[in-house]
Amino acid sequence: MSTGTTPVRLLDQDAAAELTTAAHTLLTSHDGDPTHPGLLAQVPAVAASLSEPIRHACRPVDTADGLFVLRGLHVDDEAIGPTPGHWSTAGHAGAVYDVVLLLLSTVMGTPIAWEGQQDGRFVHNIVPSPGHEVEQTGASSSVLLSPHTEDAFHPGRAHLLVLGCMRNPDHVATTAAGIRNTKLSGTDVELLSRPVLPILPDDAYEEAQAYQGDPPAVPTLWESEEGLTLRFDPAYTPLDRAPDDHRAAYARLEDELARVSVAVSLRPGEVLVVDNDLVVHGRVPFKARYDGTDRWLKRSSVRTKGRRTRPPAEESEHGYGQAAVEAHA
Ligand SMILES: O=C(O)CCC(=O)C(=O)O
Ligand SMILES: [Fe+2]
Repeated sequence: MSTGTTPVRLLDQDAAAELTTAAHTLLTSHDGDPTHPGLLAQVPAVAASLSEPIRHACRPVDTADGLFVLRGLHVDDEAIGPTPGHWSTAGHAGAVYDVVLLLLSTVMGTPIAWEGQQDGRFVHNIVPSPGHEVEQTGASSSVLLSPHTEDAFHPGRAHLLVLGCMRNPDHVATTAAGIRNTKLSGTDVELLSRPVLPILPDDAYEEAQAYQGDPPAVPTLWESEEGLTLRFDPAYTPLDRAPDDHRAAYARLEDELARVSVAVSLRPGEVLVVDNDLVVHGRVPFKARYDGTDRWLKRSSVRTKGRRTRPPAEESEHGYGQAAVEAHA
């Protein structure tokens, strides 16, 4: 894994102040509640009024890496209070950054939420939680969170994943590997483009895991009009059901993704944006502190219009009974 250069887009002081002021104003008129329906209803208009430098910084990813970091927001470490011990106790903690993320996400596209995840919130809190250390979810810590497409099990998954850093005192890295940086043989691409294996719902979706329908087999790679894309989550893919040649190709893909993987150690105020069709992300293992000073990210998922990066066959998938809710439907 390299810690090479990640494309950085700077928000200057004026842009940062504009965003936080807009977020404060929205919160003040909605009981300080970042999930207030009235606040959500006003987000599109406020996002549409943001200045050109902010809109420019939110333009689509424009390098083969498939990601960028927005830098320039300031996080007041005192004001955000202690890191919550679990997403369900986060309440309004760090609410201003929920709204900043909502605004940025709305400039980029449409934020989505899942009824079955984190109470249907549009901005999730990613914090290490006692008892979840070894899971393959954002709440884990002591294990490597293996590279994955976000919500890979679902045809309605996000096009963009947005991770905003509240604190990260031990410089724990998010990992990111872009499919267009890999080198794979034509035979491997062809093999992995066949729908052979399903991707099952991850441990963040209890309800979906109980779904009774047959899991659909889906392709891992897809040569879209815009270039090669992937849908990949080995931790929830029953690889032992695949023929040997398929398993071997999948292993070579895993090796290539590991080879091109970069480590992005987010600093407070930085926002990592990854294209979920081009890049798989994960996180290195770390030791949780559980003393209120733990690593804390805010996360939003975004759909963008007019993408042709998904196989048309996805449209008939059942999605394990889960539906994404669009913020501004
Ligand atoms: O903790 C991280 O850096 C990434 C966690 C993750 O996979 C996610 O939030 O989707
Ligand atoms: Fe993830």
